[in-house]
Amino acid sequence: MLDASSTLLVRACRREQGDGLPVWFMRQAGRSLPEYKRVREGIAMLDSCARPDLVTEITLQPVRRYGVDAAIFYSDIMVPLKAAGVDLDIVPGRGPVVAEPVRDRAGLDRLVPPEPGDLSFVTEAVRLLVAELGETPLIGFAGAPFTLASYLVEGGPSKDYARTKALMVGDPGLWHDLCTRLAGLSAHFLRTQVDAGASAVQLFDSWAGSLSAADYERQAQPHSAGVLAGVADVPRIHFGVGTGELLTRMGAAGADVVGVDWRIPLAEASARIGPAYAVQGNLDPALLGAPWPVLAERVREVVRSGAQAPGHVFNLGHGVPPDTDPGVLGRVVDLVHAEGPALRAEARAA
Ligand SMILES: Cc1c2[nH]c(c1CCC(=O)O)Cc1[nH]c(c(CCC(=O)O)c1C)Cc1[nH]c(c(CCC(=O)O)c1C)Cc1[nH]c(c(C)c1CCC(=O)O)C2
Repeated sequence: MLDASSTLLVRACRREQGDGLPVWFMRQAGRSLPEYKRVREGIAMLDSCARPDLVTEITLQPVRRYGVDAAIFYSDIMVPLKAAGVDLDIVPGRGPVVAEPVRDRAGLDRLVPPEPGDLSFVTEAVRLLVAELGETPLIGFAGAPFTLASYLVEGGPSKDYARTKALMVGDPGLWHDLCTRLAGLSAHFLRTQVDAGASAVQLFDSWAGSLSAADYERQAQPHSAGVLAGVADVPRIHFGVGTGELLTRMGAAGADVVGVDWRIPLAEASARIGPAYAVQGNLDPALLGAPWPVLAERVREVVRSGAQAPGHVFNLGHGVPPDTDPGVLGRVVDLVHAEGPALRAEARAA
């Protein structure tokens, strides 16, 4: 059985890593890998998530290929909503699409509360995975209530979240009840993964950066805090895109590690949130197509900046783009492993 506390990932999350630097990538499993496309051929995304054999294989693919320091469970933030009875599909190239958007009390009542056993396929997949992973820790994850609500209310991906925000400010009672229900589903999803052997968790509030700090604090943070409180026994990473003005509040929601996108240097992010938190990030994914010497220098910059924080998990600032050359990600991992410790030591001494 893996002693998670001794892994580089968990030590970095706990701000006890020294000069070692763990690296993994959000969306490391998926369409950038030919072996993923082969396994997924003819199988719908959400169907693949319900098959423990496929989940295990797909989660392991990037670990085998890149030698990353963590696996992330292959699933989706929408999986617990499907288990709660929401009619939804994940449309390739588009994202989650909900057949009947939730915009009133009747819509909320269609969401069935979680029940023991309704995520048994998750338990089975995590158990299989942890056995196969050996020394590599597994990160479990869930979507935060605001981000989940945005898909339910809009009915799909959105640019401005106008309907979501209108409901949030126009019917705070319904918003509160909806987010409470979603928090329960996400907490159950996370708890299921941790109970089956996940060593850490990441809460994705991908679209929280669309909110003002005041609205985030009133209408989103308390619900995310409820989710994170349910898994306080493992390190908790809390991530969103465009959250520069929210980083302190995302930490205070109950995170150990605050995920940072590419818009703010990690040293600056760490200065904002203070010494009680590690940071994760934050290479701009769009730079993965740049010539290698230029990209390598950007990787080194991220490592040096992260060394100013009390803990650093190397990652991208958001997910791996589907057209990424896997060979490039492999070179990034090798560079972080080969040069990371010396770069960190140098940066910390300066
Ligand atoms: C917002 C969000 C979703 N899902 C997720 C988020 C939060 C992360 C983020 O901010 O990007 C989380 C997620 N989705 C997936 C994972 C698996 C683990 C990993 O990161 O490797 C994780 C952690 C698999 C997936 N989730 C999805 C895929 C692609 C499915 C396919 O192969 O067609 C994968 C591998 C589909 C999905 N699911 C969702 C979107 C926006 C999409 C992309 C749609 C598209 O562009 O085709 C909702």
